[in-house]
Amino acid sequence: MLNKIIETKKEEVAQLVLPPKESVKPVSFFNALQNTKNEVALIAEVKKASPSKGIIKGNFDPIQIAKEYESGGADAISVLTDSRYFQGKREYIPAIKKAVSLPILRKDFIIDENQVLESKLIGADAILLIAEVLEASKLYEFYQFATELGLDCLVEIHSSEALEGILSIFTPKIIGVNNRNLKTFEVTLEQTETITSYIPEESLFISESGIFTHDDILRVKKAGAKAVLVGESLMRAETPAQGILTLFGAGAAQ
Ligand SMILES: O=C(O)c1ccccc1NCC(=O)[C@H](O)[C@H](O)COP(=O)(O)O
Repeated sequence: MLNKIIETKKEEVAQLVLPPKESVKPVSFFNALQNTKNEVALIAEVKKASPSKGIIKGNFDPIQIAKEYESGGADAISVLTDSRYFQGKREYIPAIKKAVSLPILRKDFIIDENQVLESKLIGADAILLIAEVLEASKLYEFYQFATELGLDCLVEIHSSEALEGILSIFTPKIIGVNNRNLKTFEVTLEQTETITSYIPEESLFISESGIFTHDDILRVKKAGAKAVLVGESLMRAETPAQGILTLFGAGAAQ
């Protein structure tokens, strides 16, 4: 599936037309996570559908969801912009950015420098760079370019080997371990527990995917995660704010 997603992405990138620059105020994604009042920082994802689950949220209003994430105590918002496999839109980013004051992570499959620039133009505060999709040297190139543009990068890894390749070149400020295997879709929090010992002390460590309960939060926190990235469980909750309450209990910072 990952190969299929990347093939589609190459076709899209070949036709990419850069949009005009949105006039929105940048907000530091890194600082928002560092300064959380939650047990661990929460990046709440706006996610309509996924290749592994199909449609997750039928009645989908991305702006309303983002506003409820903000009032429910999220520290940052992740917005899926891939249209073919996640039914996302790049237009969601400026629209959400204007409706909330939280930093926005653009979640997509970045394979080309123009997508980095596009992310800045549409008003994202951070982008995702996936080690399984990019050679370590290419990832570093995009990381540097994004940093020059004032974007934070969430460097996502799925194995200690990929992380070692990256660390031989540079130390990312933010590292995410995705608990979902992007090829088989198998999800296990053991991923976070296994890879934690390879994460440098100075990097902010995020556990991504498959987080459904307060026990899950406690489990990844115990493994060293300082933040979590959560999509499906929040999207399936009665309301997004209710979903945050379920994850954090009464301790959610509202
Ligand atoms: O979600 C998927 O099915 C998926 C499949 C292939 C590549 C990426 C995929 N998801 C992207 C993500 O990383 C998640 O949306 C994010 O971490 C939240 O995960 P979850 O809380 O499990 O919805």
